[in-house]
Amino acid sequence: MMAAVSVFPSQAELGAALARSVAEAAAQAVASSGRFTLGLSGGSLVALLARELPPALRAVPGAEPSRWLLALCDERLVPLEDPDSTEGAYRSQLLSQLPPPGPQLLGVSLGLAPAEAAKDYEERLRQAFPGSEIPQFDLLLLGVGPDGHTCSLFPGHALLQEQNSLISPVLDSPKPPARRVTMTLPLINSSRSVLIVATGDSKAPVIKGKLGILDWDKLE
Ligand SMILES: O=C1O[C@H](COP(=O)(O)O)[C@@H](O)[C@H](O)[C@H]1O
Repeated sequence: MMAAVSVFPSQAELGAALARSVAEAAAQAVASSGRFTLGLSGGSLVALLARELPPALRAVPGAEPSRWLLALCDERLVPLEDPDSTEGAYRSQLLSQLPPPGPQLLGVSLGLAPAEAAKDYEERLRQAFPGSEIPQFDLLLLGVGPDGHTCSLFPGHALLQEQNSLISPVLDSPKPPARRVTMTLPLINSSRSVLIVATGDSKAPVIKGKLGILDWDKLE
């Protein structure tokens, strides 16, 4: 697997480059397979995409959001109207800006206990990728918390060892809300590509530590 790191002088520049990469990946996937499958994280990524993606979609021919299948890399088990709901945030901030019919969004069923919600979400994800043993997303957009968590996989948590489930319940997220569901590493690692997005000073130490970067300023 190839990995590359890009550092941007500002959040605006990072956002524009990220949106352009997503739109180009979409155009390529739609041209080759007729659809684009994209996994979305929540948190600060929502506002970034809501600001930058609509103009990028207008600039890239063939990106066709109506051919997108969106899924959530993790979700907090709160009502859609709650400010912590990732699906609610994407619906109100991003999807509301896209012309109908817009992308299909596979969200987590609310009103179920976490274990049932995870099982149900995994089943619906598998159905959306018929014929694949493990769903293979074209692209996952992963955020990172200052503690190094991504999706709802927290450093040192037993879920990092999960080998069987593609989606797992979380009952003890150290970052509220505690009850969530999350993609696990087997699903994340099956994706065709992953973009890990981190902005802000609070995340610099964990990113530098994980990448083993000694001279941050020389990073291209
Ligand atoms: O709780 C979560 O946190 C991470 C990071 O969020 P950010 O606001 O620091 O960008 C996010 O990627 C994840 O989806 C979310 O549930």
